[in-house]
Amino acid sequence: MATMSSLAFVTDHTATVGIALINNRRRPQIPLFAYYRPRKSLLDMAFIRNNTPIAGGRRVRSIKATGEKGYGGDASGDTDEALQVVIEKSKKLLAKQRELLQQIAERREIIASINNTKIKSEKEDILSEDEEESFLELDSNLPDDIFTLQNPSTIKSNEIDDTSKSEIKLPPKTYLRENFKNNHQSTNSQKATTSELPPFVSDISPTYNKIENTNESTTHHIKDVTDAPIGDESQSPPLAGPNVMNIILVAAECAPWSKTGGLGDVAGALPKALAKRGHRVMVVAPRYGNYADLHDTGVRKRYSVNGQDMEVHYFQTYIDGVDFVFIESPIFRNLGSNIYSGNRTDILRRMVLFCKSAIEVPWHVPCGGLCYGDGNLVFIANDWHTALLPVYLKAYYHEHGLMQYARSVLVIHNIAHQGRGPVDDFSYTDLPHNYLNLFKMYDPIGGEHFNIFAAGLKTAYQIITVSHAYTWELKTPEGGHGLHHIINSNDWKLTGIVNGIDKQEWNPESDVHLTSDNYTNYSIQTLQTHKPRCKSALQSELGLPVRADVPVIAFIGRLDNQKGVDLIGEAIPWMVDHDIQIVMLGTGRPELESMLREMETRYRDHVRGWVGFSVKMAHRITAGADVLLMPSRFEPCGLNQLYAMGYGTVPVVHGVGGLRDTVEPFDPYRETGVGWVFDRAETRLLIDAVGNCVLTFREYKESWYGIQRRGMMKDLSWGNAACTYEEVLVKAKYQW
Ligand SMILES: Nc1ncnc2c1ncn2[C@@H]1O[C@H](COP(=O)(O)OP(=O)(O)O[C@H]2O[C@H](CO)[C@@H](O)[C@H](O)[C@H]2O)[C@@H](O)[C@H]1O
Repeated sequence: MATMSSLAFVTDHTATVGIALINNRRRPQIPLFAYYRPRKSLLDMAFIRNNTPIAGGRRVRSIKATGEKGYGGDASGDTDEALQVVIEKSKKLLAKQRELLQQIAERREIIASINNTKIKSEKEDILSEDEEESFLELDSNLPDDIFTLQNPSTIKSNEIDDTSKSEIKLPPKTYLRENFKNNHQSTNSQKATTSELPPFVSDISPTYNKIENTNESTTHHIKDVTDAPIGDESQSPPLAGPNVMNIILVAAECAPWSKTGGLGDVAGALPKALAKRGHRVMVVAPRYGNYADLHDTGVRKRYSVNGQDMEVHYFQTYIDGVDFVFIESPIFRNLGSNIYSGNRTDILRRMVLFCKSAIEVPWHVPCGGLCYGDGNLVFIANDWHTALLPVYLKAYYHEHGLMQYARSVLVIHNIAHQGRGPVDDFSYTDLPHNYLNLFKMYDPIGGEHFNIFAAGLKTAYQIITVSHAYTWELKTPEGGHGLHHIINSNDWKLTGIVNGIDKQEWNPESDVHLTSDNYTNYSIQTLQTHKPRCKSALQSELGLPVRADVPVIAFIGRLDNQKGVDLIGEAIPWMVDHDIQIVMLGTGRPELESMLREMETRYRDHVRGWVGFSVKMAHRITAGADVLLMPSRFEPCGLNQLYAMGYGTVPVVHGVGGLRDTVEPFDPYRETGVGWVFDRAETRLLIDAVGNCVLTFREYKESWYGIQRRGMMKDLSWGNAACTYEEVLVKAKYQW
């Protein structure tokens, strides 16, 4: 009976199985954990007790052979196997426990190291010992499951609105703990300086660290937060482990709300991958239109831009574990897809207002009922549009004792656009005059000028670029577009991370744009039957002859010198002669738009040039085409080749930047590779590559399917990239 009951216990509580087994044989009365010895595995213990050789499954039989009464003396072979399974499980659990203990120890070390930083001397800026204790107490007193308490703002705030003590669901413990700590630090940080607050900082209003009116949507959002992976201790620990932080990605565009190119895609997708790792993540973007399902946080702030007082409103929503905060102002309104329209100073004023109002979001805008605070915070700024953010963080805040723990990282998606202007433009930034030198640049063509990207690169704690090859290219005079000196001298803080793709949005199995008009979803299993259906649907939608034998080559992208569209224009007559269909979708420079129209008119049976921006058509072309052509002169990363590979569409690319990193050339001898790569952005080389590609498509079907399948099997998701982003953010966090 003793054996039976122990086995039943073991089945239900596998973590203690080893101890149960031993107890059963020797000391059934002793508490289970009395025999637990850290660092000795369960099987080691069995070995010690029985002095039998350890040899996997045979060990169990050896123990039985000793004739000891116990768990397996009279058991069948099945029982042995079941025991093995249970033993394996218990080993895993013990390992997990060890890992958790280590994480706890690391967290304690982090707390200790924070307390020992230079801020320690400014005691009021950090948690006092008593407060630290109460913070830990709070943690240990929190119930394990999702639970109800008073509004979280009551935990530590003197600014509580008594009317807000409604019963609401609280986020999990870690979530509260981080916020408690962050907000607390920030409050003190402000306390220290509020009396002499610099005029450029918006008023530290009561919205900070306080739930606004706890209206319905806020309460609802808190409920959502409890579902998020962030610090959900009832599930497995966060992938980021002790590195969990508050991350705010700030970008001028964010898909699906606003997008003119790859930046929008990255701003919409990377944050979700970071949130999956356990971070608390927010995206801040301008509100260009009337986006559905946003809730007005009620927070309003005023910022001065070049002497003009401007009010902004903050809107918010929470999707896939990410807080999206949109900043509304009349100067952003109704820009729609034309978000970079207007003259140089119009855009500059917009970006100044955007950066100023984005930087204070963690103070003022409650998400899930709580502001992020500036304690454990890293901003990710993107391209020149938000390159002012690192500068403002330093000049307006750090240098005035504010946001001491907040860090900034700047991502270069495309260095060709830098926010250049005459030196007088500096006055728009409202920065102290001693900051002018950060912005001043000289080049042989433009002479002395003002350059926002330059200042951001110098000021950010870390810099990220979107591929490894681009990291190298940026250091050359051609690739750096005049900023190569700055890149070279800041090499120590530069990291290349290849973008991923949003598999929710770009997945042929679930793509919502492939569910009508004879398109169909497909997977690697149905590639050969269903992708051809997408091809014929595309040909028929565009009015091209529906022919399976003719290769369809596509181009999607901004019509810009960068993308090498002119090279395609030069190659089109050759492609038409070789019975190839060409489909191009893009918008941009007027002369290139005209080229698209002209080619279509001239080659009605072979060419379609769609001038415009259509997400639906981009998806359909990616699914229906056989080949995607990207003859970019430079390409920091490139997303379309990644989407193409995921859809079994074969990329033919110029080997630069991210195209070089991501498209391994096809090797017909070893049957490896995922596409064709040519060495220089020249029409002749483009034609060679397309020629070889089309020959394989027509004559070597098995090789062709191999190329498609290898592309589809590549891990293109954001998971790995998010992990590397995290490493860079951690570096920034511990940088002074
Ligand atoms: N007319 C149209 N209609 C519909 N969709 C269209 C379109 N034109 C472009 N797109 C879409 O916009 C995105 C463009 O992605 P790219 O990576 O080519 O971007 P871009 O050069 O703008 O970005 C910069 O940033 C990204 C992100 O880091 C880098 O990958 C890239 O190398 C760098 O130049 C794709 O999603 C594409 O489908």
